[in-house]
Amino acid sequence: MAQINPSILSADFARLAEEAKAVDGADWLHVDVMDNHFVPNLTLGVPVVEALSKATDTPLDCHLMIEDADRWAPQYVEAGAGSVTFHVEAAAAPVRLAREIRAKGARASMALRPATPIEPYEDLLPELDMLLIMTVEPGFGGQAFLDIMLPKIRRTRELISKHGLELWLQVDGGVSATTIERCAEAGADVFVAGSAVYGAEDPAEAVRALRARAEAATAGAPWACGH
Ligand SMILES: O=C(CO)[C@H](O)[C@H](O)COP(=O)(O)O
Ligand SMILES: [Fe+2]
Repeated sequence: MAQINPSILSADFARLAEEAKAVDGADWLHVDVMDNHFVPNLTLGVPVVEALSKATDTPLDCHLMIEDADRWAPQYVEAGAGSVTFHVEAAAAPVRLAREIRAKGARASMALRPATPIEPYEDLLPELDMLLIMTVEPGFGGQAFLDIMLPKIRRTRELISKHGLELWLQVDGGVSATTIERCAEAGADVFVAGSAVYGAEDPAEAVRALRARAEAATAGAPWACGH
């Protein structure tokens, strides 16, 4: 089943608890953590994640766009995140970090910037619960979807199938009603959407519509009936 994770980067930061409730029915709430070093933007950190996890029943999918991921990622598990994604470009010891995240009780996920290939990380895939392929350069919401990432999504899905893994494949950046089908056909099964959800008049309805499109695009695909 396709999962839709609204990104609160496009929500009103002064009303985060209400904005979380506005997407009731979403699978996860995607929380973009930016440190103004790994990306040229600054958003929120551990205390806000902790407050948000108490304010909503929707599990938090924390996307850490921060340097020194090895040091900080475990703190997001302690703050209540159900899934923690670190960037491989920012982790000194990704295997150790993934194991630590899992040991602390969250799903471990690793992200790749658009210019980072998947192939060097094939052997790491069993250590992960999710792989995130960025479909924009990380740092900002509302950017145009990078079509050139579709072959990487396809190749990653092939690797997941080849190894018989349960790994979820997430895409993030520019996912909308006009791009979600291409992502789904290429093999993604978890979709982050910021502006396409929070920019809609009815965010909960936008989540349902995106999910229906993704499911229609992958009906019958062997990997699409998992979760
Ligand atoms: O990680 C991100 C940016 O770095 C965001 O999750 C992403 O951009 C979501 O926003 P939109 O759907 O509007 O592109
Ligand atoms: Fe994100």
